[in-house]
Order: sequence, then C-alpha cells, then structure tokens
Amino acid sequence: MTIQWFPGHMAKARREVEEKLKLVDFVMELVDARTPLSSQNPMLQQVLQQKSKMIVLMKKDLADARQTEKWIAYFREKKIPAIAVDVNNKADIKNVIQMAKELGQEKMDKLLKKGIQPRAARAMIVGIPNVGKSTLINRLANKKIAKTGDRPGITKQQLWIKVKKDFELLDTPGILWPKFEEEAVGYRLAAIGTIKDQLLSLQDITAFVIQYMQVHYPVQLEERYEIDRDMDDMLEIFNTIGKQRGALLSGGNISFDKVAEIVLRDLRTGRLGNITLETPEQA
Ligand SMILES: Nc1nc2c(ncn2[C@@H]2O[C@H](COP(=O)(O)OP(=O)(O)OP(=O)(O)O)[C@@H](O)[C@H]2O)c(=O)[nH]1
Repeated sequence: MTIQWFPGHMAKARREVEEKLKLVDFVMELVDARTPLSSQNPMLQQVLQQKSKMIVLMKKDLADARQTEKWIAYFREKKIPAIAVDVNNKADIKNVIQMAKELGQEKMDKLLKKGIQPRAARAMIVGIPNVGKSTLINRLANKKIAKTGDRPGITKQQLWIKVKKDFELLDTPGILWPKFEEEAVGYRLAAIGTIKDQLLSLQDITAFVIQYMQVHYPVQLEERYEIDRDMDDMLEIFNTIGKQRGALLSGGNISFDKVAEIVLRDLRTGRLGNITLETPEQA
C-alpha cells in the first residue's frame, strides 16, 4: 500500500513475478471492480506470455452491479474468464475455486494429450497494491497451507496452499505496479485508495470523483450531499458539502481539505452507494 513505484521497484516486481510464474500453470489476476481497467497492469500480458489467466473483479460489494455485469461480459468477449467477488460471500469464493479448477483442468487435459501424467494444477494470484490479494489467498486457503522447508537452516521454498486436491495456490501473491499513463487512471486509483493520498491533491481527486458522479450517479450525490443536479461550479459544490457536513476551519470558513476527506471516505466505505468509476464503453 505504501510502495512508491520508481523504475527500480517496477523492475524488481517484474523479476519477482517472472520467477514465480515459472512455478505455476495459470494466473489469477485481481482487479478492482470499481475500476477494472485502470487497476490492471499493462506489463502483465507481456510477462505472462503463453500462460492463461482468469480475472477476478474484487470488492464487488462496493461496485455498481450493473457495471460489474458489463465488465464481466467485456472480459469474456476477449476470451478471458472473469468473475466478480466479495470476499465475505462464501458462494463467491466457491465460484472462484470452480473457475480456477476448470482452467487447471484445461491445462491438465493438454498435458494428458502429450502423454504426461496429470497432477494438481498450480496457480498464483497477482494484482496491484490493496486490491485484495492477501485477503483472497486467506479465504481460499482456509488454513490449508502445505508447509515445505520453512524450518531454519533449510532453504526457504515456496509454500503451496492445497485449495482442492486438483488445485494448488502459491501462498504469496505477485505484486504488480499500477500504470499512470493517463491522468484519469491516476485519479481513479487514488479515489479507491490504491495510491497514497499524498501523491495527488486530495481536492483534485475529489473534484474528479464529483464530476464523474454528476454524469453517472447524480442521484447518489443529491441524496448524500443535497447537491443540485445542475450545480456545476466546483467551488459551490465544495461549499455546499462543507456546510452540510460541518467541514469548517476555526474562523468558520469551509475547509476544502476536510470536504475532500469526507467525500473520499464516503466513497471508499460505500456510503455514497455502489459506484464504479469507469465503464466498458469508455474502454
Ligand atoms: N469491501 C471489500 N473489501 C475487501 C475485499 N477484498 C479485500 N478487501 C479489503 O481491501 C483491503 C486490502 O486488502 P489486502 O488483501 O490487504 O490487499 P493486497 O492486495 O494484499 O494489498 P497489498 O499487500 O498492499 O499488496 C483490506 O482492507 C481488505 O479487507 C472485498 O471483496 N470487499
């Protein structure tokens, strides 16, 4: 979460993912359901080469279900199996396992055709910071970690989680760096809390979110902050929210930083409703 992505960090992360990739049959790429494209990593496809992958849209409980459906269709159209998950929903976790098993089975069928004895398919989880990698690994593991060689004096080997008898998962995820090729990507990632808040101006991130919501979620804005649909002056909008929520400086003036904190906290905790910050149509 606190990693800053300098070129050296990116190169190191890439090397680590490449090393781990050698051990697995396929990859589970986690993206954030609220911003599925911006939370993907542009280098992953090159790194993956021929390895197949499935996409897991995490935190679906915070995203707009209608958009999530569209995003799943978008990925499936590109022949990438995709599924949306709320880690606290047991059925979702079961469905992830099922999809992973199917992908693993495809791989084993190929091996069988080559005359190689099938074995448990192995996968790893990859994704940008804060997307939910550790949480999903824990849910899939459910205390089924198979420890190998982790005693002192023994070279530390990779640990495998036996999710099912025919499906094993690497216990450590591959961390991918986010891409900031476009300004909007940075704002979306900052809005959901992937990028440290200090890196972009809180007020700018908030203005970006409000502008997006004015187009896509005007009702939620109206309901939470009593902002009129045709109010288009950002200063007036910040003032309105500040007054309504008591975001004041000692002299009684509105604190724009406080307003920004309030709006971003409301967004990240779902209090603004289920919001997705990019649509497949934009892609
Ligand atoms: N609402 C919701 N929150 C989730 C979900 N999955 C994960 N989270 C939360 O997202 C935050 C980040 O989760 P982690 O599992 O630490 O993410 P990570 O990708 O391992 O993060 P790094 O260690 O920074 O790379 C935590 O507060 C989780 O509780 C989900 O499906 N829904």
